Amino acid sequence: MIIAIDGPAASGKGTLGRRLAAHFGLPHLDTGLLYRAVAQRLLAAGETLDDVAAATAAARELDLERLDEGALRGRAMGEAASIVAAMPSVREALIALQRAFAGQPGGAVLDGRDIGTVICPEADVKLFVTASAEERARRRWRELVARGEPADEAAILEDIRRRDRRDAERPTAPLAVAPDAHQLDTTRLDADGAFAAALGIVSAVVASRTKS
Ligand SMILES: Nc1ncnc2c1ncn2[C@@H]1O[C@H](COP(=O)(O)OP(=O)(O)O)[C@@H](O)[C@H]1O
Ligand SMILES: Nc1ccn([C@@H]2O[C@H](COP(=O)(O)OP(=O)(O)O)[C@@H](O)[C@H]2O)c(=O)n1
Repeated sequence: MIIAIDGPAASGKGTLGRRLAAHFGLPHLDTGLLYRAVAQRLLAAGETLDDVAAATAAARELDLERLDEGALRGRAMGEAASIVAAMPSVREALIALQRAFAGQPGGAVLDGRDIGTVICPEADVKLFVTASAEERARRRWRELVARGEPADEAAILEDIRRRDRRDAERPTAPLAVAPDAHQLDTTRLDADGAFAAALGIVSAVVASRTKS
């Protein structure tokens, strides 16, 4: 079974992806880490974020086994990731790796922005997870404070709005709801409530397939 989870920044995609993967015994890929890693490689090499050739080369060299999630999670890397993620050649370079992950025997859970629309249009279940921008900023603020990263909630809200706009307005693989996605608004749900709702959706799809 392939579960595709998409949604805007800090909506809870990764948290849901991890929990659904654990529940169903599937591998999980947070695809945002790939774009974050491309940006990090560029910056580490002293390149600028608008260098398409360098970004594409960095994307082609990515190795899933060597992603250092701790180093990629910070606020600056989210912003930088959305800049390189708007480059069609960077996205193209990352498609095969994501599809190979999804194609593992038994399936997988992937979360990102274009999983249900571009990477796995044939996914068994598609979730589009949302929450109000204010609630998402609060969640990201709590996360950054817990990481020991200085954070200002108003600035994070600005970041999130700017990044959502960039992700939704880019011409290639924009953040968009797949026509067959189940939308889940988690604004008023805690992480357990969101997981219960997501599990309900996935279980209903699994049950309907078993019957037919
Ligand atoms: N339903 C929820 N209620 C409150 N906090 C949540 C919820 N879902 C996730 N979080 C927290 O919000 C932050 C962002 O969640 P994450 O899963 O990383 O989102 P995304 O992958 O969409 O960026 C994390 O610190 C996570 O623990
Ligand atoms: N499948 C994906 C995943 C992420 N991204 C880009 O990578 C950036 C960082 O993604 P992320 O999922 O780590 O960000 P958060 O939602 O965790 O803040 C996003 O703002 C997108 O620009 C993408 O374009 N396509």
